[in-house]
Amino acid sequence: MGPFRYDVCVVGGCGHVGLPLALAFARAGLAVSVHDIDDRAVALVRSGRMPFLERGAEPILREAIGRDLEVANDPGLVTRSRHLVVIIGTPVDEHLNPKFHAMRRFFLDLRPHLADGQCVILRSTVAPGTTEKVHALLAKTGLDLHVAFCPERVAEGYALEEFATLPQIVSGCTERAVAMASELFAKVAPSLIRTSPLEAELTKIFTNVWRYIQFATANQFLMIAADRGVDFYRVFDAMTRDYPRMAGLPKGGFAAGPCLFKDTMQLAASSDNNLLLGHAAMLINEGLPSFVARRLKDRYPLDRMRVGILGMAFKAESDDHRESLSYKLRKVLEAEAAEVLCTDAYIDDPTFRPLAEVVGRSDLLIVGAPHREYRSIEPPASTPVIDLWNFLGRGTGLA
Ligand SMILES: NC(=O)c1ccc[n+]([C@@H]2O[C@H](COP(=O)([O-])OP(=O)(O)OC[C@H]3O[C@@H](n4cnc5c(N)ncnc54)[C@H](O)[C@@H]3O)[C@@H](O)[C@H]2O)c1
Ligand SMILES: CC(=O)N[C@H]1[C@@H](OP(=O)(O)OP(=O)(O)OC[C@H]2O[C@@H](n3ccc(=O)[nH]c3=O)[C@H](O)[C@@H]2O)O[C@H](CO)[C@@H](O)[C@@H]1O
Repeated sequence: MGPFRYDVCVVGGCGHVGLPLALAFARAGLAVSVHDIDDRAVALVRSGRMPFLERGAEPILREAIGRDLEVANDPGLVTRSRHLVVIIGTPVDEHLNPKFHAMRRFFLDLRPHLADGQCVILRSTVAPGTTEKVHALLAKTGLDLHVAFCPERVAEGYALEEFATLPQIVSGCTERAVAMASELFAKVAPSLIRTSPLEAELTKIFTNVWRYIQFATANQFLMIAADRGVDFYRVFDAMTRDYPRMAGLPKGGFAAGPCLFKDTMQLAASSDNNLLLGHAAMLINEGLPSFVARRLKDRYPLDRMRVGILGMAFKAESDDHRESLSYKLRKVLEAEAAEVLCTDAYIDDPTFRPLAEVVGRSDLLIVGAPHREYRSIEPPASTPVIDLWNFLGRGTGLA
C-alpha cells in the first residue's frame, strides 16, 4: 500500500452508483474511503443507512462502516488513497450539452488534494474525449498521476448483484494507468475488457443510446397504432410470438431516468449534433406524456375527471424519481383534468396518496411506473386503465 492509508477513495461515493461500488470494494476486503460533498447523505451513510434503495446494500454497509469503510465530506481522504474513483454526476446543461467545465472545475478544486503515484479513474458516463482532456489537465499539475476510464454499467438498484456478473471495461491513458485500474477492478469484477479510453467512452455511451433508441422505436409504433385505433400489444404479440427474429423488440413505456436521455444528448452534442436517431428518440420518448394526455382528452371529458397516476419513479421497483416522465405526465394532466392523484410504492412524498385511495377515487388510472405492487389492483370495471407497458396484460387502453 506504500504511502497510502486506503486502497481506494470513491469520490461522489454517497451517490446511486458510487456507494454500491464502495461497498463492493469493502466487501472484497479493500480499505475504502468515500468523499462526498452531500452532508446529509454522508450523515445517513455513516449511521449505517442507505440514502436510496439498493438491494442487499444495507447489511454490507452496517458491517463495513468505520471498519473497512471511512465516509466523510473530506477531500483529505483523497490524498490518503492510492486509487481515486470519480463518480460524480455528469449532467447536460440547459442547452443539452455535456458540462465539461464542471469536470474541469472539479479537478482544479481537487488539485491540492492529489498525490504522486495515484491512479485517477473516471467512472461517470462522459462525452467521448473527456478522459484524454482530464489526462492533459492533470499533466499540468506536475504530479505523477495515472488517468483511467472504467465505466459503470450496472442497473441502479441491482448493482451488488451485477458487479459479480458483468465484465468491467478498463482503459487508461498510460500502460501504468491500465495496470493500476486493472488491479483494482480485478477485485470486484469477474473479468476485464481492455480498450483505449475513447473506445471505452464510446462503448458506454453507445450502449445507453442504443437502449434509448430501442424504447423509442417501440413507443413510436405504439403511438402510430393508437392513432389508428389499434392496440399495440396485439400487434406486438403477432410480431414476436414464435418469431425469433423479433425477439429484440422491447415493449413501450416511459423511458427516461438519469442516464438514457442525458447520455443520448451528450453523444449528440459531442458529435456536432449529428445524431439524428438520438434526437428523434428524444422527441418520441419525451413526447409520450403529451401524446397520452392528448389521446385521453380526445376520448374522455378530462376536465370533469379525476385521474390517478400509479408509480412516479423513473422505472419499476425503484425509488428514484430523477427525470421521471410520470412527473411530466402529472404536469400536463394538471392543466387538463379536474384533479390528478399520484401514488408510488417506493417514494415518500407528502403530496402522494395511498394506493387504495388513488385506485378507489380515480375516474381513470394511468400506470406511470410498472411497480410489481400494482399487478393486483382491482379498479372498478368502469375505470379505464392506461398501461403503456401492457403490464396488466389488458393492452395500452389508448386504442
Ligand atoms: N444512476 C445510474 O444508474 C448510473 C449508472 C451508470 C453510470 N452512471 C453515471 O454515474 C454518474 C453519477 O450517477 P449517480 O446516479 O450516482 O448520481 P448521484 O447524484 O446519485 O451521485 C453523485 C454523487 O456525487 C456527489 N458529488 C457531486 N460533486 C461532488 C464533488 N465535487 N466532490 C465529491 N462528491 C461530489 C454528490 O453529492 C452525489 O452524492 C452519472 O452522471 C452517470 O453518468 C449512473
Ligand atoms: C438495463 C440497462 O442496460 N440499464 C442501463 C441504464 O439503467 P437505468 O437505471 O436507466 O434503467 P433502465 O435502462 O432499465 O431503464 C431506463 C428507462 O427505460 C424504461 N424501460 C426499461 C425497460 C423496458 O423494458 N422498458 C422501458 O421503457 C424504464 O422505465 C426507464 O424509464 O442506464 C444506466 C446508466 O448509464 C446503465 O448503467 C444501465 O446498464
